[in-house]
Amino acid sequence: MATTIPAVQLSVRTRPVRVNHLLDQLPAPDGALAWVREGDGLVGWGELARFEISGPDRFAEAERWWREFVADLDVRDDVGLPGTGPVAFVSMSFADGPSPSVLVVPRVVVGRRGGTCWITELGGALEPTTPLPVRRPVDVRYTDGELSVSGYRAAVRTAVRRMRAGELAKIVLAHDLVATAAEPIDPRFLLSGLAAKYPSCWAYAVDGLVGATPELLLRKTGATVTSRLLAGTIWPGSAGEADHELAATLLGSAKDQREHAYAIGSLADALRPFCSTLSVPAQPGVLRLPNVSHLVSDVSGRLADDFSLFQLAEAVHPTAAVGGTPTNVAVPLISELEGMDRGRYAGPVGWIGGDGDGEFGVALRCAQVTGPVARLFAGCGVVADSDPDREVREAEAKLVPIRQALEGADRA
Ligand SMILES: C=C(O[C@@H]1C=C(C(=O)O)C=C[C@H]1O)C(=O)O
Repeated sequence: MATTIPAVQLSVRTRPVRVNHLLDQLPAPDGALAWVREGDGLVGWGELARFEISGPDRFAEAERWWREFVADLDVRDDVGLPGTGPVAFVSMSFADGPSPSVLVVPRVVVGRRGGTCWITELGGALEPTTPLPVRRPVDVRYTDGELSVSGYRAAVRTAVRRMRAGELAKIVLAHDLVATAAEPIDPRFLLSGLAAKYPSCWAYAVDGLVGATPELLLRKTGATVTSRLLAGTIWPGSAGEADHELAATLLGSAKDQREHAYAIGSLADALRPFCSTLSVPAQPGVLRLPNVSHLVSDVSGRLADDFSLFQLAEAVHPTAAVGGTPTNVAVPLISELEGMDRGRYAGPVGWIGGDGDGEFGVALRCAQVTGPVARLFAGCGVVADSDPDREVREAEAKLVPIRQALEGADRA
């Protein structure tokens, strides 16, 4: 466990400001923090405090650290909206293993919600600095990650065999791909590209994990909890359909409906004990993105008590959208068959406020950026009748957004 908390009582001041584009506020590539969708959300920079934790108790430990941190702040909030006041950006590891989860409390947060914009300064105002220009990655080259495409195909094949033998019903397997540029990669370039092309996704950056996810694990606003779950995927050209036929083909696919049913079942079962009411759609809809379309269910509930976002996240993570069914069989099998560390890919990512409300997405369609190297991830739900070649192509389709963001495709 690593933690830094300043000893004196910290001031936190939120006041209204005028800003145009949130992502344009980030002054430097290093330490860029973001959670932005359709122009709304939060960006942050200047690290004030950080907490790193790993292992099975990471959610409870993170919760305890954050509660202690906010207990002793001197807060003046002149705006009073979700995301004003103190905020930590959060990125949790997928697995219970040694990979760290991280909470970062920035010195400055700029937010927007509807027509209202604000700035929160923590620990006093930062000295203004000249913003560094956003740099496009130069000369990006790809190499295999820890699990190559052929290794991935073999892992899917093994999983299918084990499902046919009755060991489990669904597993989500992923692989990685390494992109290396000639110079350090600027996360702001990836964020602006992703946000422009995928406005309905949550574009995020926390401690070098950068992506745009279409999937919301949990949003807690007071006693209301909501979630957007995705499972079941089709992509243009996948089965020779015309574009307008994709949605109907996906809705009519028994395999995708089964994948979705496992995932929604796992989410609803995990949330129900915390809720006085829980509304789950009887049938999924279709979420259309430029690269893929997904079966989607928007779930909402009313919390029965004052449960925290970390407590809820611990209960629902990993849903069978990124883990499998049953979870206790699928999760160990993921690490056995992938043979790689997912790090924070497919873990909860987002923000939490001083009152414990906040939003966690599922960290998908992302890259872990370290200097000039980015490790990209994509995965697919596998069931007993999955075709390994098709899952390889599906993962390829899911890598398109982050690859294009790195390459600056479609950009001047
Ligand atoms: C695992 C990923 O995506 C998940 C798997 C999906 C599927 O198998 O159909 C769909 C959306 C996500 O829940 C990924 O993008 O890496």
